[in-house]
Amino acid sequence: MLRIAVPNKGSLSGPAAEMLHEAGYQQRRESKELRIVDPENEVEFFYLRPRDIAIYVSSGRLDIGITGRDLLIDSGADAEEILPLGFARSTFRFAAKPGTADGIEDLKGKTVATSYEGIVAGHLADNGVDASVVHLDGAVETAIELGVAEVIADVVETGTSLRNAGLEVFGEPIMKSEAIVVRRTGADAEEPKVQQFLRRLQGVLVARTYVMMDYDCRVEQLEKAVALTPGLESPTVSPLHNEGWVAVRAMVPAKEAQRIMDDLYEIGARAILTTAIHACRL
Ligand SMILES: Nc1ncnc2c1ncn2[C@@H]1O[C@H](COP(=O)(O)OP(=O)(O)OP(=O)(O)O)[C@@H](O)[C@H]1O
Ligand SMILES: O=P(O)(O)OC[C@H]1O[C@H](OP(=O)(O)OP(=O)(O)O)[C@H](O)[C@@H]1O
Ligand SMILES: [Mg+2]
Repeated sequence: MLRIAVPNKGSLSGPAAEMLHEAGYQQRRESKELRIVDPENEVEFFYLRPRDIAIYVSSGRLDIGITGRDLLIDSGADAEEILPLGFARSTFRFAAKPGTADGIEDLKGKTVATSYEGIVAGHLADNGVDASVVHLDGAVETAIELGVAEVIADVVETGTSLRNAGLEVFGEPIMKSEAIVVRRTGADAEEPKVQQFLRRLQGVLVARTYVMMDYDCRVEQLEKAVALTPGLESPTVSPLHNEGWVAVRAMVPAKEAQRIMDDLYEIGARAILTTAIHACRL
């Protein structure tokens, strides 16, 4: 039975459970449940703090886990990213009152408050900057107002929390994060159960980002049309009963579907339809 760690709380937990549900796995009914078994899929899910997930996985007690890239790096655990999941995207940045600092070199001798001490200490060391790091559990934006630090390093998504605290980001982004699947570093990449789990999640990602497009076009226009809709491998082209016409079917990125439909119409394609993909194995 595959043993999988899933975030029990916070920004990652809702979208992770939703993705697993879309991939056909049973999920807990109640937020207090700590583990559930999905016998049909031969999987056991453990609901753990997102911060702890890479540590459990690196110990080898759990096969894989869903966590944030920033949390994996911060933990320093012996685990590696095997699949990015496209949700809980954020940037990790330095911020301070305007005029405090322009770049990392200005942090020398200053105090930085953060919940991600591992990332910050590593980044300062990589850049040869000698600054103190204070660990706080959360709400780090307030640390400056209350005099605990001159600078913070935190997750920024919309920037609302920083604006509300009168702070501004400075310097280069420290890292970009999103939800990821992790496994123990060097674990067997070909393990069939792990591969099947990853294929299911990849199927959800594809179903979320692509739509199926069907249209009819004249044979003379086929090459132009196919250039607009190359599909993932190659489009399906079938003859129509009306001579000189073909039907084409290809997957296209959902975000570009409307523009592609306009372009296809321009070159004479008709009966252009898009339909949602509910699940997929590439
Ligand atoms: N707006 C956001 N705030 C916090 N974390 C975010 C946000 N958007 C994405 N994330 C990501 O979620 C993960 C943090 O999850 P975690 O559950 O530890 O903190 P949280 O969502 O802030 O919850 P809490 O602070 O309530 O425990 C990180 O990978 C982080 O990059
Ligand atoms: O750029 P924004 O969209 O404002 O999002 C970023 C904020 O969200 C998180 O805080 P959270 O609400 O999780 O509280 P916490 O600081 O106590 O973790 C994070 O620590 C930032 O403060
Ligand atoms: Mg938080």
